[in-house]
Amino acid sequence: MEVTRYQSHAVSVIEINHPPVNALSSLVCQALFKEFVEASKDPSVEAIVLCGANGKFCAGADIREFKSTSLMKTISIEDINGNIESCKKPVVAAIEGVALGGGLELALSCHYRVAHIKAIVGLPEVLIGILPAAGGTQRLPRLIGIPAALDMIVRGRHVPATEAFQLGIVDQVVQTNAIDAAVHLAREIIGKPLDNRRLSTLPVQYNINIEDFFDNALKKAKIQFFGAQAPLACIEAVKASVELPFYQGLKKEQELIASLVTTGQPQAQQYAFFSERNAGKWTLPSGEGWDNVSPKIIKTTAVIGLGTMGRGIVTSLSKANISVIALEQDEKQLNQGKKAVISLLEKEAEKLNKQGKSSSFANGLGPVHFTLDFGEIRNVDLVIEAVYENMGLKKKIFQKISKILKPDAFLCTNTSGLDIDEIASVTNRPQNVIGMHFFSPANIMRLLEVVRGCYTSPITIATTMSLGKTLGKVAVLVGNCPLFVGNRMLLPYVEQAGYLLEDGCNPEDVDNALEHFGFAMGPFCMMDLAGLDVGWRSRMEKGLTGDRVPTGTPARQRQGNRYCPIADMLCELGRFGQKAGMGWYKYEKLGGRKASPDPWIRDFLEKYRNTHQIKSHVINSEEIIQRCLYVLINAGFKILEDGIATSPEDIDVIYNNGYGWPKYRGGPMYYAATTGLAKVYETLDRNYKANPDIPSMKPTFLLRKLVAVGEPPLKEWKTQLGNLNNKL
Ligand SMILES: C/C=C(\C)C(=O)SCCNC(=O)CCNC(=O)[C@H](O)C(C)(C)COP(=O)(O)OP(=O)(O)OC[C@H]1O[C@@H](n2cnc3c(N)ncnc32)[C@H](O)[C@@H]1OP(=O)(O)O
Repeated sequence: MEVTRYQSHAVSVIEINHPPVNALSSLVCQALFKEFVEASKDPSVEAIVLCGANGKFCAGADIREFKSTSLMKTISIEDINGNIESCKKPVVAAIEGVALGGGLELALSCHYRVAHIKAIVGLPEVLIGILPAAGGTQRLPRLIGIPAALDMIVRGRHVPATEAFQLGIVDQVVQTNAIDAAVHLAREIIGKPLDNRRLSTLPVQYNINIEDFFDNALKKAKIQFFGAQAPLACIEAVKASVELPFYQGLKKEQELIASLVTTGQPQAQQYAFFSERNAGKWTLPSGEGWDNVSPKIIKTTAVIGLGTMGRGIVTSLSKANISVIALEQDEKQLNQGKKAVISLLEKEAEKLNKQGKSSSFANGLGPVHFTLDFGEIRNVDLVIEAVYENMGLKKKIFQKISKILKPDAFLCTNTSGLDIDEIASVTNRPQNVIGMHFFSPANIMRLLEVVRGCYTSPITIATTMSLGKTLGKVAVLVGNCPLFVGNRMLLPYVEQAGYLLEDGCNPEDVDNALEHFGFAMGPFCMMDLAGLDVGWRSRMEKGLTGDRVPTGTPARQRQGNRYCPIADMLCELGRFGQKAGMGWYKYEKLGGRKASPDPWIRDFLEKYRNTHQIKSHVINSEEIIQRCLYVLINAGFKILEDGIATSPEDIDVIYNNGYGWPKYRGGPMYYAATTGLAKVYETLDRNYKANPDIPSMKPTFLLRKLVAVGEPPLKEWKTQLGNLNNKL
């Protein structure tokens, strides 16, 4: 039964029961409508309470039912809402757990709202590419005013119960059972007038210049959510709440949502939503997986190395209230690390404070302990090594700690691309060794690549995947290969960016094109931020630059393939990026963040092209995007072929959450599917034939096969590989 109804004296309690989150599917909507009508007609019923089963009110419309062209379900939610609001008997919403999207819209149509202290409310539709189109954009501004409503709707913010009370969204917050409290309130208000409780009948109150206010909001949103259409539609819809009578406002909601659907963005964002949820459902070829391997509970941890990554990881563990011992090799680095962690935790506490939440680390370090003594980590459940990328150093540490730690402790490395098996091989428990590749800043970035080596046991995978979730990360299981998934795909992308400079672009041309596409940052800005020396060191280790390059090697060639040495040349001049005040751009000061195009670079590139007799040509944005993205996508197909990622969806989750890919484009593999695989294949093939010295342009076997079999949907791509390979 999707909806059940029982009576407590004169109060009828209607409960939505549709696990896991009581989403409003068409069946739920039908049942809810029917039960509500019956209760409102039943003469023995004098008030009604609406609630959700299993401690959750309702997470909104059932997204699984959204079809690309139709959003009929949302209309029926507003039908229910209209019925509830106009009911002559008082209706109280009892909000436990979540009241999100259509769930909050349902609650807004009730005459009163009672929330449990741990409940959250919100209208997060914008995050899945749409707008609250079940009356939310019209009722919320009438309840809490325009600025607060717009902020919630445009950002899709989850609002905790205490803040919801301050804003006036809920009438009561209770520490005990919200349903009991709602029934109690319902009894008290029987027979009292309800006119001013029907939000659709209230005027939107404001004392601001509405035109200016919405113009500014639009301007800001166009910058902040560059390229995304839903935030703009949300603003238009809220504006309609001021300009139009309620029912016309509802019509506007429907028009706006219908026009959003034609952009393709909602489909991409909803694909991203479900891909994220599926990433947690890892399964090994053996059949062992998320649903049959129990993780070990991790209570105590240690982090080795307090550089940028280590500090972020310590902060992340501490935020999740997991005890952590932070270890460094000398007093100076320990103190610097400690200072940095304190500052990060203070910022986190401040953020939580603003959300009305308290933290265990508000007045200090919470569960963190700093030490130089390896002996102190003896009893921890799990260690994360976060020293710099050097195989020798990592092996030394793993050898040492595997002797110290208790036998069942897990050993994780935060390497961004080194061989997990080689690291595991020096320990006395390779089955407990795994990669936990965090992204910088580790306390903020949501992505975690969990890297399985050939020895890693299912229980180690289950434990680290579960720890990732506890830390609030989107954990994706990947296989072990140089650079894993995200960075491996990034390599040909960055390489292409270098070739584009040789062929006639300036850094800002490439960055602008890719930022216009929707990336948070173009490749040259990204390199300046990360530090050009990081890649330089790695290329030196690989013998691509520096003393180990054999004499007589042409400047623009390595092992017969094209090579762009410009980044190395900048490093030799100390142009390491932001920290040096100059890199691909110039900055206002050392460590400055404001990048401006540097005439020196233009001049340098011109001389470089002359020296190497390169004929430059005008390169437009489309060519930049295709050249950079198609090699990245091609690498994604190779990763699927090699069995390093389980699915194209996992690759997209990685790019959406760790590499600034615009979510409204779904991810690189989704983008390839929507662009048309034949187009991607043909462009790569043509470019590769013209540049046989760029192997990353050679279309992969899987891409070619998918085109040959008529471009099946993304979900079926892996089946084309059969059992070719699987490193997971
Ligand atoms: C017009 C449009 C209207 C009127 C709408 O209402 S659109 C929907 C608006 N609501 C949302 O966007 C909420 C989306 N859900 C979430 O933010 C979260 O899932 C949650 C906060 C509700 C719960 O988070 P968490 O506890 O971390 O759990 P999961 O995210 O893993 O979700 C558990 C499973 O529930 C499925 N789910 C969640 N919300 C919906 C939904 N609205 N419709 C359908 N299914 C939903 C989610 O996919 C997970 O499913 P499984 O992976 O377990 O199969």
